[in-house]
Amino acid sequence: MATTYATVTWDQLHRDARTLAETLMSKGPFKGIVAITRGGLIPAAILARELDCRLIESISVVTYDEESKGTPKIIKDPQAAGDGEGFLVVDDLVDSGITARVVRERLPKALFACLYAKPTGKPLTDLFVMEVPQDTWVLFPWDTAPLFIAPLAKKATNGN
Ligand SMILES: O=P(O)(O)OC[C@H]1O[C@H](OP(=O)(O)OP(=O)(O)O)[C@H](O)[C@@H]1O
Ligand SMILES: Nc1nc2[nH]cnc2c(=O)[nH]1
Ligand SMILES: [Mg+2]
Repeated sequence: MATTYATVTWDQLHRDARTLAETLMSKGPFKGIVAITRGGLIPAAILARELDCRLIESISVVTYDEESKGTPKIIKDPQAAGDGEGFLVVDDLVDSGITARVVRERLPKALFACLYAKPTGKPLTDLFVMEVPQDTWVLFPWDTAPLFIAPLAKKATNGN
């Protein structure tokens, strides 16, 4: 497990997705977008809006499962994307690169883009917005919720 956390807010995620969209403008137009569920769904929706792309497919890869002993498995095939030619594949991040490798094998002609990349996974993506250290766990907005924290003065009064 990672030792530090990087919290990404909705605003930051939206900004980063728009930055990615600007780069992608010169790489398209795309026949469609393949979102890697579930983390790629929201980035894919933002990119689809910016790039005016209405054909959205999805692929679902399960990378950890006790019965299959960790062998990655495609549990939903992106049938409409063929071999990926003319398609953009979108995920939220690449970490070990295992998910990206499986998706690339299935869609060898697609362009692969994600928002964040850790060093090990970086070679598996064609484009990313920001690099994150390998030992950092990215907390996406859908992973978190705002919490109450006591004021400093109150903590001091309590001797905490
Ligand atoms: O490079 P990797 O080591 O494969 O890790 C990256 C993948 O892990 C996360 O998905 P996860 O499988 O946790 O599922 P989710 O998208 O449904 O949350 C993330 O959304 C990427 O798809
Ligand atoms: N939320 C989240 N999921 C991951 N899956 C693989 N690496 C990560 C990460 O850093 N954050
Ligand atoms: Mg995922």
